[in-house]
Amino acid sequence: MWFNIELIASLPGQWGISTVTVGLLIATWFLADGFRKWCHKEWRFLQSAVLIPGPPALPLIGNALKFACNGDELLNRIIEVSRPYDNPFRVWMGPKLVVVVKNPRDVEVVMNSKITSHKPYEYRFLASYLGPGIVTESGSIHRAHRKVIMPMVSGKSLNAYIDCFDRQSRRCVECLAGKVGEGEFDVMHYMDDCTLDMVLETVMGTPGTAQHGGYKGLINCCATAIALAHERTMKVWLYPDWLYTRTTSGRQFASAMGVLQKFAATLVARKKNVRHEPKIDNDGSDKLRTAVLDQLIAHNDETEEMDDTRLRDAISNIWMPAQDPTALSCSFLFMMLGMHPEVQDKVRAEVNEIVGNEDMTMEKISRLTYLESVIKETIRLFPVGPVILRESTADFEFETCSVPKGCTLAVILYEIHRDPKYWTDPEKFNPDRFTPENSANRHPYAFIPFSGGIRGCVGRQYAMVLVKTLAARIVQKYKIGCDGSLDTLRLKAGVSIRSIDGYRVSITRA
Ligand code: HEM
Repeated sequence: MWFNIELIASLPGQWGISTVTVGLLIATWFLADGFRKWCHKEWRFLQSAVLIPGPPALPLIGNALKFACNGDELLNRIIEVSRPYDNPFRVWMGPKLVVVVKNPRDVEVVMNSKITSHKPYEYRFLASYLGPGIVTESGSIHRAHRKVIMPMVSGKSLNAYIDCFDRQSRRCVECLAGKVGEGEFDVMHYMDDCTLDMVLETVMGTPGTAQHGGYKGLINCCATAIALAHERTMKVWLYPDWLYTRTTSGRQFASAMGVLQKFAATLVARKKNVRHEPKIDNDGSDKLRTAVLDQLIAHNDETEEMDDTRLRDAISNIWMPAQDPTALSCSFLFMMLGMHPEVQDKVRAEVNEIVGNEDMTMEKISRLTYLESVIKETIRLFPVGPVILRESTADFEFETCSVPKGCTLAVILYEIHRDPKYWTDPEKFNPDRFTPENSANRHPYAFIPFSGGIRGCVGRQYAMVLVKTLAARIVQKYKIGCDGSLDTLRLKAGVSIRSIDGYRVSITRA
C-alpha cells in the first residue's frame, strides 16, 4: 500500500489522526481504486464499441428513442434502422450496447459459440413467465435440460404422436364445417384450439378437449402473460418489482401466471400419482402415458433432480413454446394458401395422391415434399421469432469487428429471410425456392426460422409433422380463400410476429 496506516495514526500533536480518519482514508483509497478499474474496463468496452458502425446515438439514451413506439410500429422501426447495414452494426439502448447481426456467416458464429449461448438480461421477464427450464436457463443447466428433452420431441418419439395429430386434425376439419360458405373469418382461433389439443395430449399427457369446448381461457392466459412480459421488457420504468406488482399490468400478469402455473402443477401431481398404476388402455398401449411429461417424470424418478415446482417449470418450458408458434405458423400458412390458389391446388393434388383416405403415417409425411416447401416458404416470410437475442459472456471476433464481453447480440431473422442477397424476389411467395436444386447453394444460416446451433428449436421436427398433418387434412376437405394480398398484410413484432388484422380466410368444400 502506498501509505503506512500505523505511521499516520501514530503521528503526534496536530499531526495525530483519529481511527475514523484512517478508516475514511482507506475507504477513499478502495473507492478510487475501484473507480480506476471500472474506468479501465469501460474504456476497453468503449474502444471496441466505437469501431462497430451504427447510426448516430444521443448521449445517455443512445438510439433508444427510435424504438420507443407501440408494437404495431416496432417491426418497421427495426427494419428502417437495419436496412443500411450489411455487416454487424451497433445500436445503443441507453447504456446497453446491442450488436445487430444479419449476415448468415456471422449468425453461424453467434449460434454455435458457447460465448454467445446465454440469454441476455432483456429475457428476464419472459423467463419469469416460463420459470427456470430449457428456454430460460443457460450454461450447464441448459445443456442438461436439452439432452433430456430433445429425444422426447424428435426422431422416433414422433411415431407415438402421429395418431393424435391426425385425429385432432380431423376434428379441426369438423369444427370448421360451420364456416363453409360463410365468408371470411379469423382462422387463428381454430388453430389455437387444435394445436392446444395436440400439445395437451403429446406433451402434457392429458386428453385434448379444447376443440370440444374445454380449457376455456388457457390460451388467453398464455397470450396475456406473453404480451405483458414483452410490454415490461420495452418499458424500463416497469422494471422494479415493487412498482410493477402495484400496476394493473402487474396484477393481470400475476393472475394469468397463477392460472398457468396451477394448470401445470395439477397435471404434474396427477401424473405422479398414477405413474405406478397398471396401464389400462384398450389396445394395451396407453398413448397418454408416452407423453413428454410422463417421460420427464420417469427420468426424474431415476435422477431425483427436480422437485414438483421444478418439474412444473420444466414442462411449462416445453408446452408453451410448442403451442403458440405452431398455431401461428398454421394461421399464416392458410392465409398464404388462400392468396395463392395455384399453390393450394398443387398441395391438394400431392396430399390426395400420397395420403388419400388412409391414416397419416411418418412415411407419408416424409413424402409430402411440396407441402414442406410451402410451409418453409411461409415461415421464411413469417418467422415466428423475428429477432433472437443473446449475450456475449467474453470478448470475441467477427470477421469485420471485435465484440466486447457484456453486450447483447440481436439476430434479425426477419431481415435475413428477406435479404435480396440470399433470396431472388424476396417479397414474393415462391415455394419452389426450397426444391433441393434451388436450396443447394444457399448458406445454411440464411434460413433459420427455428434458430440453430446450441439453442436451436428442439421441436422443429415435431412442429413440421404437426403442421403438415393439419394442413393436409384441411386442404383435402376445403378450398381456402383469402381476399388480402402479401403487399397489404400488416405485421407487428412482439415476442412473436403477428398479423395486425388477424388471419382472415374463407372456406368452401374442395
Ligand atoms: C413452427 C413452429 C416453431 C417455430 C417457428 C419455433 C421457433 C423457435 C425458435 C426461433 C427458437 C429459438 C428462440 C431463441 O433462441 O430465443 C425456438 C426455441 C425453442 N423451441 Fe421452438 N419453434 C416451433 C415449435 C416448437 C415446438 C413444437 C416445440 C416443442 C415441442 C418447441 C420447443 C422449443 C424449445 C424448448 C426451445 C428452446 C431451445 C433452447 O433454448 O435450447 N418449439 N423455437
